[in-house]
Amino acid sequence: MHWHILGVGAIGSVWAAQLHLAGYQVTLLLRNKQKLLTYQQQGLVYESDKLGRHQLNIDAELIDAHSPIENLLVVTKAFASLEALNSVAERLTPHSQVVMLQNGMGPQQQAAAQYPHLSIWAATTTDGAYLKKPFHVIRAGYGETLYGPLNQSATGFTDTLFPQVFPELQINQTPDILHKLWCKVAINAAINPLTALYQCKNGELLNTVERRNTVADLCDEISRVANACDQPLFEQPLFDVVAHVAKQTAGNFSSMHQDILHQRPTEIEQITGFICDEATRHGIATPINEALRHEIQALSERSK
Ligand SMILES: NC(=O)C1=CN([C@@H]2O[C@H](COP(=O)(O)OP(=O)(O)OC[C@H]3O[C@@H](n4cnc5c(N)ncnc54)[C@H](OP(=O)(O)O)[C@@H]3O)[C@@H](O)[C@H]2O)C=CC1
Ligand SMILES: CC(C)(CO)C(=O)C(=O)O
Repeated sequence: MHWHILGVGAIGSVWAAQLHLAGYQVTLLLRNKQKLLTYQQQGLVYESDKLGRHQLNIDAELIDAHSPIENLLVVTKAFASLEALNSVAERLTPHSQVVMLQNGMGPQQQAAAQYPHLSIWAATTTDGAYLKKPFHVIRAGYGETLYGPLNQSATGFTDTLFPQVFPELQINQTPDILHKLWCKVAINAAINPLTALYQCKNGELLNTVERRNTVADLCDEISRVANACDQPLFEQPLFDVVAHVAKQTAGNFSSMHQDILHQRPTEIEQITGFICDEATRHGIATPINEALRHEIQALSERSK
């Protein structure tokens, strides 16, 4: 099985390394000659406390190479994923499998609708990784990745996408990936914008009564939207799940907090923006989400 990786950042590098180590043929898709040159000079360094340090020479090419793509993993930030997919669309064949792996919601569904003749899958992960520098990735967290079909073409695919065994990736197929994406976006909508705004670690999100009340009200809004969309979230209240995740990741700075800090674009539109747009569609008021959407947008603008 040959996988092309589009988005060779933190998570994309982990997947490239793990697929390569599991014996798959892997090709990295890089978007300009400078990046390709940098990669060719150093290769991919993958560090993990479980498997040690690997110096890997995985094939790489520019996105506008001409060979057909059999299996594509799109693992950019959510705001870039549809454009990234479009940039290689001509290389996909009617038999290609495309997996969209990112946080947030929207682009995955747009991809499934835009390419009904292709098998479009979505994936969500609780793994953690960061880049020490370009093409040098540190695996920081060991979670689970769930993937499942998003459109009819993928539903008809009966084999598993990942037949090999991975020592360090826990990958499972789910029949209802949409619901898993909803659950993840709900948690991210409750934690990410507030930690970015308070400039705090996840573990500090609930450490005052005022913050706890805000998170509780925010969770109420998100849950009401999910229910209106026929996606009731968890068996326990969203607030309890969020409190659990915040405790489990207490020492982390959320990805949105880090994006603001490092003056990078955030996924606010695909997380909180998605919740707000669904709320509008169902006539539900979400004043806290709306306020957070605008505050994070303003923070992003200010940090440019
Ligand atoms: N990192 C983590 O621990 C976790 C991340 N996630 C989610 O996974 C997704 C990916 O995150 P992460 O790996 O951290 O992100 P990164 O920013 O580290 O990587 C994204 C990569 O995508 C590349 N890219 C962007 N646009 C294009 C394009 N048009 N064509 C080709 N490549 C492109 C970027 O390349 P360039 O360098 O050229 O800009 C960059 O290397 C996000 O949705 C994130 O929220 C989920 C759980 C944990
Ligand atoms: C679960 C959480 C909040 C962990 O930091 C996350 O997914 C993120 O930071 O984007």
